[in-house]
Amino acid sequence: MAAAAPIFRSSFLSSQPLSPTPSTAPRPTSYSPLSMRATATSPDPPAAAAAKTRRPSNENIRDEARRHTSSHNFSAKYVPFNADPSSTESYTLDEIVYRSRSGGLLDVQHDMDALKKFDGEYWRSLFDSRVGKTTWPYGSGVWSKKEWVLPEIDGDDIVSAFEGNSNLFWAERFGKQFLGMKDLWVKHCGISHTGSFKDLGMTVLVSQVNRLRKMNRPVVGVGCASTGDTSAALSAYCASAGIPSIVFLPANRISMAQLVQPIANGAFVLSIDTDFDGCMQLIREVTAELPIYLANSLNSLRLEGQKTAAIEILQQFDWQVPDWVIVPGGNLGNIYAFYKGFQMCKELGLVDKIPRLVCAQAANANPLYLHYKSGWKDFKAVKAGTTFASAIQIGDPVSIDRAVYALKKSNGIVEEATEEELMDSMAQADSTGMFICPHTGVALTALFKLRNSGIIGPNDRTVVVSTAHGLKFTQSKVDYHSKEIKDMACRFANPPTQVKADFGSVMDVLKKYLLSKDSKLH
Ligand SMILES: Cc1ncc(COP(=O)(O)O)c(C=O)c1O
Ligand SMILES: N[C@@H](CCOP(=O)(O)O)C(=O)O
Repeated sequence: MAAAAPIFRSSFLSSQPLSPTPSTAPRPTSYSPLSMRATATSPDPPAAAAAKTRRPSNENIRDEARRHTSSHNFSAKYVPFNADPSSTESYTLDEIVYRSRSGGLLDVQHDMDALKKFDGEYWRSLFDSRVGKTTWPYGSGVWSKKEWVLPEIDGDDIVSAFEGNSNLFWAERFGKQFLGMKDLWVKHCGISHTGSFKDLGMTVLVSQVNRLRKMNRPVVGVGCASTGDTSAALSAYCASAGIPSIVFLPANRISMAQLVQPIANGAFVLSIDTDFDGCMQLIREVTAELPIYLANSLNSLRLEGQKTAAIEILQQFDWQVPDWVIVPGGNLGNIYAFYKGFQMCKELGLVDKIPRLVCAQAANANPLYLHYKSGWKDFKAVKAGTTFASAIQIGDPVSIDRAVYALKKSNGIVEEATEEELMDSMAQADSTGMFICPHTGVALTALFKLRNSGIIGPNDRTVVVSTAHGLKFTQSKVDYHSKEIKDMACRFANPPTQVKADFGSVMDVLKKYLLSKDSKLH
């Protein structure tokens, strides 16, 4: 049992790093989740007065946070991913290491015993108390879970745009009209600082780089290979901290909106005549030779930030667990990040189960799907073909082992979407008021398929993760609505009507339109 009352003395204190009372301490008799919330929002009179006092005008929010830091015993380190329990191999997070001694992936392992000294109610209440504030750094959806992300980093080193806390949208009309579902939700991770979920991981990675540079570690710049979103996030966070960023982009394979982001943010942009997998191979070779820190999700730090989207979903449902979460997959870090976030919440007692995960791939770039269909037999990379879901045009995903692990542990499923299916799904979603990216169209296609086969039931609470903002992919929507895509019917296209500039012509087309919409006018 945790003693939570001291944390809620004032609204400011409720957001502070913990010097927590261990769970063996007696709990006040009046303790209950509701009374805790009441305490947090309606502090006693002196505390309420303190909460209203504005920080001195010569102080910024970092200075203010510095005055309030306190110590705790939480820590994290790198270990080989899915290592044998007898393994003793580990690295501090201040080491520059991306692979285990055997060449395998790494994972950030938290001191779960230290975190378990506090019960689920304690963590739920702490995280809830931080939402919607501007307290540094907890105003970020990522850093509001700092103890579970990078517990040891100093608030001064954090580079944040107050990312996260994205909308969990009730897709009422889409669910009802197209799927017969009433509990369908879209987690809009793309409505974010640089327009994709990558911000969640990049704030963590760039903050750690900031710390390493202050420690005089050999990091001259930060680099990534990208299909457009990682590079946008990397360049924005680096620009914010004044750190050089270098991005390797596959020439002519990313959208104009994505390309202009690192250019505008001052990154060193290399447009390379290869695909993403080729760029990934090159950046791995280059970061092994030069003092450039690797920012792709091969670097397990990124996933610590991305996992907070899963925690946020639970939080937004008031800690009730959805039945399904559907995530589009490319390099396959994110599906594992979701699993890890859900699993930590279960292990630390915030919830009692995890949702079933679905990973959705474009049929033109589907190595995970093929692996799943083969019964997880030998994995084979593929040559990824062109897809409108260009950010997941990846044939040799670096996190394949992480994804397989996450799917096996969550009784997960892998689905795929053809180009026509993903574009139709995107158009249908947009027709109900969303404006999603093609990757989210891939995830929605998976949902259509699993609903049609009855695997997902009409009353199942289902979350589709939307990974990027639709505004980054307007050309695909223009092509679709102009019906300019070869061999695609574009069934839900809504092209503009050309009309002469005279009253009669405008009236004619409007009457025809209104009649088609309302049978009472016939
Ligand atoms: C918009 C978008 N959606 C989905 C993904 C897939 O994420 P992951 O590579 O973690 O599987 C990516 C990047 O790969 C992306 O940029
Ligand atoms: N979609 C990604 C591909 C690289 O993924 P990462 O998570 O390993 O950085 C991108 O936008 O570049």
